[in-house]
Amino acid sequence: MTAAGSRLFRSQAFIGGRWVDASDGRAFEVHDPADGALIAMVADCTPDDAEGAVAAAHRAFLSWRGVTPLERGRVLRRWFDLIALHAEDLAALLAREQGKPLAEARSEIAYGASFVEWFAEEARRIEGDIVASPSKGREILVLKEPVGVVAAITPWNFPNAMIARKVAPALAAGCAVLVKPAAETPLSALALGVLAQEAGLPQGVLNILPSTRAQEIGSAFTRHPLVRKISFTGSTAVGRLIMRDSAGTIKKLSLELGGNAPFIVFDDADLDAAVAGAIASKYRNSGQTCVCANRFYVQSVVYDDFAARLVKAAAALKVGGAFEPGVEQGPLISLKALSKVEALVADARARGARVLLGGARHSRGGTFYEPTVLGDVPSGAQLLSEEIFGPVAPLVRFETEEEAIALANASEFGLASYFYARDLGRVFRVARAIEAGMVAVNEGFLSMVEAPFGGIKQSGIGREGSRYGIEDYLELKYVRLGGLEG
Ligand SMILES: NC(=O)c1ccc[n+]([C@@H]2O[C@H](COP(=O)([O-])OP(=O)(O)OC[C@H]3O[C@@H](n4cnc5c(N)ncnc54)[C@H](O)[C@@H]3O)[C@@H](O)[C@H]2O)c1
Ligand SMILES: O=C[C@H](O)CS(=O)(=O)O
Repeated sequence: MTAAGSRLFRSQAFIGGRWVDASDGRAFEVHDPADGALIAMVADCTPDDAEGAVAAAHRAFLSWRGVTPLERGRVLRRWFDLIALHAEDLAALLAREQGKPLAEARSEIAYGASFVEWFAEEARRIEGDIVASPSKGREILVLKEPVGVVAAITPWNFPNAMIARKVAPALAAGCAVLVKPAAETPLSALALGVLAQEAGLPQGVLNILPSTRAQEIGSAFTRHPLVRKISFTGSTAVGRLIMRDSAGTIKKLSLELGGNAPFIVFDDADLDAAVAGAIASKYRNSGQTCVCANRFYVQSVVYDDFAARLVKAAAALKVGGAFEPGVEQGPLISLKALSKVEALVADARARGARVLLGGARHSRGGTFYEPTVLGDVPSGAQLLSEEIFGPVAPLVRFETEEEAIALANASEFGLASYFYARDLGRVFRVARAIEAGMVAVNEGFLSMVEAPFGGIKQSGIGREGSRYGIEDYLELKYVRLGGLEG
């Protein structure tokens, strides 16, 4: 099925409950990364469109915040049911525009839907407090109220889930939302808009503005006084710009940024489990996730065994297009992304790293890259301090637990981290010592709606999902009640 063949396919922006062209009539191309085929022309929204969308969202917010949490939850539940009903269609659109294997696209749709389901339930559990007053005849109330108009800016690597992870709690809290998806992958966002409209979301509560003019649209959001919060997911470099530009109007910020996850294999690890976890955390989405293992630290005594097993498992990964049966690794998103991976591998090799597997463009051509394992990567190699965002596993030996922790923490990032060990004392020591927002122990996958997702240091601010995730879309209001004396 072509993208345009889907009932959920839209090429226009979704603003104020209407499907519209960009105000200057321009449109941009969307391509299938597997073969570069043109799959859509999509409205290229302008700053004027953003201004109009903010006005529509603010009008909608003033009534949406008055809808009871019970009813807001029911609208979200209907949205979830429609997403579930159209999961295959959504997965096909996603795989077509982002390139990930269809099986991974299906998993992403389920993951994104889980946030809509979860916050449909959480809407009814937004509770304030009545605090014990220090004086008679007076009460202290703490109310939780929606932040207001939220601008969500999202990346291309999870074009469904990163939107659902923001929009669901925002709507549950009573906010209205503007979404600017990545220009590489707008179709998934627009398809969610189709289903939100069918679920009965009032006009203007959700607005979706595809655009190649990211900086201009971002500025329109960060500078607008009616936009009270920016929820950004993307690179740390752009997150810094968003943070800087939001200062003028003191916006609330949620920043889900870059990662550089350590993956530590101790001498008491279950090596089969460690290899399975390494494959899961390194090669998912061809290494293009923020929580991918980015550097592998392996205790010397098990290094050769682990390296050999990882090479064997990575060599077995089937590389191909999203819709080919059994494919486990797709293309990178662009030639620019491919060139970055090539440069990082070349730098490591120039410094003395050994290629144990892959290390070159895949014979498929295009933006496909071979599943790669590099051995004995020397300190100072760029890919140990930068996010690789490709299917490359750099291995480094270590001797002691203290050394492994120091290596893991020697990064300005602190998003995800992984380690394999079976000694209980070690598990608690290392889990507490690692500087990260998320620590997976004897697991290669940690993303689920029940848990608070997010990072520390330069990996971001705030958490998404879990019972904590809705707090970022709420403000506290303290009400002091006097004159209540009998
Ligand atoms: N922490 C997380 O939850 C998480 C999740 C997914 C991706 N990421 C990170 O995102 C990055 C990959 O995604 P990407 O390449 O789309 O990131 P990116 O920062 O280039 O783009 C992210 C979004 O910001 C927009 N953007 C780009 N420049 C902008 C500007 N000057 N002003 C306003 N908006 C701008 C883009 O159009 C896109 O919609 C990686 O660093 C990855 O780690 C983090
Ligand atoms: O790329 C970042 C995503 O948050 C990864 S996950 O879908 O949450 O695992």
